[in-house]
Amino acid sequence: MSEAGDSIVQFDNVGLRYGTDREVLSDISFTLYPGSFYFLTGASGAGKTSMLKLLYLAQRPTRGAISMFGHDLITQPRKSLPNFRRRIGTVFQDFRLITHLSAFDNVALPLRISGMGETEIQKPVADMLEWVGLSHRSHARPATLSGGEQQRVAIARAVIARPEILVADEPTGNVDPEMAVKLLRLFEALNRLGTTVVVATHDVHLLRKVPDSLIMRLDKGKLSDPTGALRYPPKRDIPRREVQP
Ligand SMILES: Nc1ncnc2c1ncn2[C@@H]1O[C@H](COP(=O)(O)OP(=O)(O)OP(=O)(O)O)[C@@H](O)[C@H]1O
Repeated sequence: MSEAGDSIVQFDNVGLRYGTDREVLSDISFTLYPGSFYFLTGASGAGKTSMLKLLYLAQRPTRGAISMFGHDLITQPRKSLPNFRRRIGTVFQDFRLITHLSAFDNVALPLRISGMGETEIQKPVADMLEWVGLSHRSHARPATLSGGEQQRVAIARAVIARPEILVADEPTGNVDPEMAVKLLRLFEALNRLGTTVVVATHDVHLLRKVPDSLIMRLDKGKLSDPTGALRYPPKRDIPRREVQP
């Protein structure tokens, strides 16, 4: 996909409909550049979650083309999608923690899946739990955690393996403003290490907290680009991640 150039994700005239209903996303075209920080905003029902589902490959578009990591996704065989998904960290609105695993084991999961040994896992997971203020809840199962605590475990799990893309749906919806800023700082720290971050939120106050961020706005399934920044690669120096084969 030479037209994707330096992009990490490219949508060309993408449309999405569920079943036979009207399109919930129409004529969506944009390019995400590696190492940038994007907010996806829009009113409830505008299509933010649907757009994120396309980005984390839970949904295929009903029309248009998507390329990711330089590959055309439409022509990829279904069996190759897990390899793409492993490169994407996801924070879901409903957390989706594994109920029979402790907070520690939920956060450790991506590292275990990647084949890291048990001794190597201990410190990064403990550090991450400390960062999100949950060291004391390390052994707790999700059902015994508050909504905000579950959200922090979900975020820790999404970022622990330093994904190339982080996709987060209302990641600060269940925490107080102080913790919301702290979690944003975690995303920014990951972003500075080279991860492309996409955060969907309807909280306009959040946008101002990340000065370098680019804003995409959805309105009834149509994308607008209020700052114009999406049309051009960002100017700041973006750290390069190693590209996986
Ligand atoms: N699985 C589905 N089947 C049918 N329609 C759906 C499905 N998921 C979402 N929709 C519809 O698609 C539209 C966009 O929904 P979506 O959840 O993407 O919006 P959103 O901007 O994330 O909203 P919110 O901020 O409330 O989460 C809505 O009209 C919704 O009813």
